Amino acid sequence: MAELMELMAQTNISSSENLLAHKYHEHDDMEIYKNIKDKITEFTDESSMDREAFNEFSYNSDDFYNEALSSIKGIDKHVMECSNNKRITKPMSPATKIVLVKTDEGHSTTISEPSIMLAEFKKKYKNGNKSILADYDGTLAELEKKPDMAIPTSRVLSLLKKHPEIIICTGRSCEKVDEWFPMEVECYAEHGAMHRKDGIWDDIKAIDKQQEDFKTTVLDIMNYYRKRTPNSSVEEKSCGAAFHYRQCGNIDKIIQLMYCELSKLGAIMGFMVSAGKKVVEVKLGSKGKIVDKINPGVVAGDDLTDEDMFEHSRNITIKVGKDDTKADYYLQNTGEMITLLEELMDSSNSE
Ligand SMILES: O=P(O)(O)OC[C@H]1O[C@H](O[C@H]2O[C@H](CO)[C@@H](O)[C@H](O)[C@H]2O)[C@H](O)[C@@H](O)[C@@H]1O
Repeated sequence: MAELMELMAQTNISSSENLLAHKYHEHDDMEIYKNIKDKITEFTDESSMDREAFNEFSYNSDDFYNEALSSIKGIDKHVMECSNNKRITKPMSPATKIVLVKTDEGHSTTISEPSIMLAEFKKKYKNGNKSILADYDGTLAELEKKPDMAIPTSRVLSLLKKHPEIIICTGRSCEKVDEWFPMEVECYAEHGAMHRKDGIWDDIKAIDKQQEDFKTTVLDIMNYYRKRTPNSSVEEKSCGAAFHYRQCGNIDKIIQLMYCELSKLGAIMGFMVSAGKKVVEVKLGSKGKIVDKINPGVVAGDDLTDEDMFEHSRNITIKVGKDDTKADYYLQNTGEMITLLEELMDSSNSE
């Protein structure tokens, strides 16, 4: 790291203008870039991508993906290593379905998969810790084409306002949380890097100069890809950023490239990279750590970052969606999740 900093210091680039970011500007100094690239390769012990070859191809070219990939040795291996870095202790397996509606027989006999009836589930909740840590996108709100479209419904807002035991734990920015959720709702934002209680934010991961530098670099890289990928977008947060590609068709290879590039930088600069639903995110927070800290009675989520919460939970875990998960239970969609929360709140209030 010291060597890399020294190399950066040898240039005329000011400290706020990171060298790696500079590479993405028009007037690149290829020699400097090569030195930096070699350093990154050395740090990550893995062959780096050939950016010059990469640049020769247009995103509109049919050959682009294959050619660009063939110029990058070991990319698949690296992507696998990136995913293997995740701590895996609980296995990913099918979860038990929570049955919200009565079947004809009044119980689960017509359901072929493992299931638990609502009444039984409510008892389980009543006997434990009442706090609920809920993810937002994909859990309390349907996924939408564009991030700004997923505005909370009045049903969700009224649930949250009435029941302070429900705490939001989202990847959204503090700004978006302030815009969408009333001040009385307790929220963890930016994947647990920021916390708002009684309308006041406390910065769990204090933002310092180095983090500002990493954000500039990350935004440069994401914008590099955005400019070349029609319909993609970049979402800036206080201490992170997200590259969205929901409306881009199949660009998995491009995403792999960007993921690898960001991961290498993350290893040096100290940020995390995660892949979610049609999004690549750079973050400082960890939802798992929030679960360790507050030990909620129920954790609810739908995405990969939520698997981190399920992994850390000692209590009830529920996933929206039927894919293999570390959660114990699952519900089919966000509508079912909201209904379950309403039912749980009603029954605990009627005690
Ligand atoms: O932790 P979450 O509350 O689940 O937030 C995760 C990310 O969600 C948002 O992106 C996702 O939802 C969008 C709106 O439905 C959708 O267009 C996008 O494809 C999804 O990835 C949000 O924009 C990110 O900032 C959150 O980190």
